[in-house]
Amino acid sequence: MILLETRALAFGYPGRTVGAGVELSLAAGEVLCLLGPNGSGKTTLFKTLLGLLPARSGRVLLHGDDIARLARDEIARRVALVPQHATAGFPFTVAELVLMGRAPHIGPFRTPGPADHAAAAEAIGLMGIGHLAGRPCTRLSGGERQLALIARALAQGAPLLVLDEPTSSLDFGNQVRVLERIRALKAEGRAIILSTHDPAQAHALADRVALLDGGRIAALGPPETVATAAALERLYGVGVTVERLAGSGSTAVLPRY
Ligand SMILES: Nc1ncnc2c1ncn2[C@@H]1O[C@H](COP(=O)(O)OP(=O)(O)OP(=O)(O)O)[C@@H](O)[C@H]1O
Repeated sequence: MILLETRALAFGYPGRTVGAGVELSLAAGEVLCLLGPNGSGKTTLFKTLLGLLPARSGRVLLHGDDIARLARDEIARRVALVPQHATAGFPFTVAELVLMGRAPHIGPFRTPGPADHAAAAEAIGLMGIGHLAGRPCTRLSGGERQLALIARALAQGAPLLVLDEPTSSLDFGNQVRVLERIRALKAEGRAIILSTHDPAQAHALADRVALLDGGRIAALGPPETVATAAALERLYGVGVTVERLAGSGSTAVLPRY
C-alpha cells in the first residue's frame, strides 16, 4: 500500500522556491533516507509532506488523497513528524508532551482516555525515557528532547513517520537504539522517511536513499548503488570513503579530513 506519493512537487516559502521536480513514493514497511548538504531543502520538503507548507506546485498524496484537501487532524492520523528543532516554550512535562501526540485521536472538548494514556506510556517506555516523564521539557538536554519528540510521534500512532535528523543530538547508544526502533517500526509495516547527515545510517537501515542536491533529487535507489563514495563526494564536495566492514556486515562512511 502506497502511503506517500509526490507528483512533480515544487516546495519552498512564499516568494521563494527551494526545490522542484520531486517524485517520491513510499509503501508500507519501507524506509527512505534523505541525504543532502546543509540548505539543500530537506526540512522544507518535509514540512511540505506534512502540509505545514503548501506545495509551490505539484501534489502531495497521503494514502492517495491530496493533502491540500485533508483536515489537519486527518493529516495527523496519517503522518507524524519528528521535527529537527522544537522550541520548548511552555514547560509541559515530558509525559504531557508525549500525550499531545494523541491529540488527533481525541475529539474536540474531550480529554485523553485510558487508551491514550496507555499509548503515551508505551512510547515513553520504548524510548527509555521513563525517568524523564515528570521533567519539564524546558529542562531537558538536546538529546533528551529529541527522544521525547520521537516518543510523541510514536504515541501518535500514524502509519507514516517523517523524522528530520532524528539522531543529530544523540550519543552512540541512543543513535543505535533509535535506529533499532526505526527497524521495529518498519517490521510493523510502518513507512518511514528520515533525513540524516550520517550516510552510514542510510546503508544500515534504508531500503532506498534519495540524494537531495539544490532542491532536486539527484539520485534515488538502494543505498549500495546510490550512496557510493563517488556520489557522496559530488554531493558534499569533499573526499569520502565508503567501506564495507568485514564481519559486522555494516558499512562505514567517513569524510576524508
Ligand atoms: N522560513 C524560511 N523562509 C525562506 N527561506 C528559508 C526559510 N527557512 C529556510 N529557508 C531556506 O531554504 C533553504 C532550504 O532550507 P532547509 O532548512 O530546508 O535545508 P536543510 O536541507 O534542512 O538544511 P540543514 O541540513 O542545514 O538542516 C535554505 O536556503 C534556507 O536558507
